[in-house]
Amino acid sequence: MEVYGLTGGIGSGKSTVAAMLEEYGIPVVSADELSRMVVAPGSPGLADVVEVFGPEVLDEHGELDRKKMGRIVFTTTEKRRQLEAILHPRIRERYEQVLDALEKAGHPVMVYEVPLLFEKKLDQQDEMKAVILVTATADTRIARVKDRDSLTTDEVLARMRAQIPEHEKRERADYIIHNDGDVDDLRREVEYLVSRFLRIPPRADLREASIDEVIEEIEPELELDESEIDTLSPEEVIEEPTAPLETEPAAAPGQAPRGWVEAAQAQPPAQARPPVQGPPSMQAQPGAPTPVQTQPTTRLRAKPAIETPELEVELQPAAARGSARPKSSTSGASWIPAGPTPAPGPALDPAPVPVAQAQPSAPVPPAVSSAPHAAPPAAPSPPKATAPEPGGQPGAGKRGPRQRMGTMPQLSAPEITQALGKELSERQGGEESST
Ligand SMILES: CC(C)(COP(=O)(O)OP(=O)(O)OC[C@H]1O[C@@H](n2cnc3c(N)ncnc32)[C@H](O)[C@@H]1O)[C@@H](O)C(=O)NCCC(=O)NCCS
Ligand SMILES: Nc1ncnc2c1ncn2[C@@H]1O[C@H](COP(=O)(O)OP(=O)(O)OP(=O)(O)O)[C@@H](O)[C@H]1O
Repeated sequence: MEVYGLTGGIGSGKSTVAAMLEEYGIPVVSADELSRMVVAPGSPGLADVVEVFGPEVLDEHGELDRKKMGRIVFTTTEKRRQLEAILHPRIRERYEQVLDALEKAGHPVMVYEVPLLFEKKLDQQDEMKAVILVTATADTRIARVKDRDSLTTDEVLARMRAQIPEHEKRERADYIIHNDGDVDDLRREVEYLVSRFLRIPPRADLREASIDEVIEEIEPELELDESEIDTLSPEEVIEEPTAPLETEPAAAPGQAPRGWVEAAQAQPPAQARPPVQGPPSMQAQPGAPTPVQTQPTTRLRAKPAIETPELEVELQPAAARGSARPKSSTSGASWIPAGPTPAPGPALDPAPVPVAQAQPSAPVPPAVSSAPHAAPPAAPSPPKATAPEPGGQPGAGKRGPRQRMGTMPQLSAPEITQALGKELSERQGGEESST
């Protein structure tokens, strides 16, 4: 599986870009979201945090008081290191579980959104195909974060100081998205990234595992460590509400019918230096290696979807998770099909129909229009499936509760991890608390 890193300084717009990428059906896992999961109420991670920082970092509901914690760790480096030492291995473990599940579900590409990608040298661990940087001026980022999180300028600056400088990130990135304009500008940048830099194979080509297969595969990795769980007192264990998986109505009129998949197939990006810059110029820097040449768009037809059986696991509604900040209420991302999908090979029309040939000089390949709000090329997750954002900008701003596609319920990566953890707890006799 190809993993692309997505990073950027605080407030640069990583999550906004991530939400846009998801509209193209690209699974995105967010380290920030995983970091919330590992300190969920009742978790061993939270117990360790309390042991080191004291119960005063909990709020009246027994949840981590993130604002308070932020004030502590972003003013004292030593404290930040202590918190990271507790959380980072757990985030890593979760990430690997989700990555595995995505891989087993047949996804060939995923994006890992990590604010500290360069700080933690993830780019040097030979596990990322390329690193995408979202960048904006410090003034823009400060203004956005103050607006979003009601932090003071000093508090935002303290977080910035805990991160490596922008110019250094630019030197290390493979692809740079400039986000000083408006959301439409950003969307054009993302369209360019998707069509010219990332490789998105047709979804119908994938072999997607059923949820049972995924459970079977990752079950051993999710086995709970009872010794860790026993450190929690009953008062610390707070049951989170659960609700059945929500599904989406069938495709709206005018939408691509299910089974039709259209995607721009691009070459994998070269690990090129200097980094490829996206639009507004829509061109690489002079002297920079040309970005990926887009191949003819291929249209594949799949047989009608097999009826999806009911899921046995119950999921928390996305909106009920997380804590204070709206951004935290979403899963962070990846889409994992929960039910069977059309089988590959014979299920697909064996004769792909080339529909267009990208012109090298064309700013945006035909499968992706450069028009603002154009429908993304990949059928699985069209913009209509995304919760509308304030101002009618799908994918812009904070990531709202995830919408579900058609007859094929899809789970986000963290959702599947949580759901599987819960199911395993129940199978083990319900003695353990959930992770
Ligand atoms: C201190 C905490 C509780 C504050 O929570 P809060 O909800 O206010 O912020 P949130 O987690 O959404 O992070 C917002 C942004 O702050 C920045 N940030 C977060 N943690 C760090 C860190 N350790 N170093 C530098 N910047 C950080 C990132 O840009 C991040 O995108 C939280 O950030 C945390 O647990 N940090 C430690 C875990 C971590 O390193 N997370 C980063 C992803 S690996
Ligand atoms: N081009 C843009 N125009 C206007 N607002 C934007 C733009 N890009 C992002 N924003 C807003 O700026 C804020 C920060 O964006 P976002 O949350 O995507 O950044 P981030 O890099 O994920 O932040 P963090 O590092 O804190 O997690 C959000 O409220 C978002 O809606």
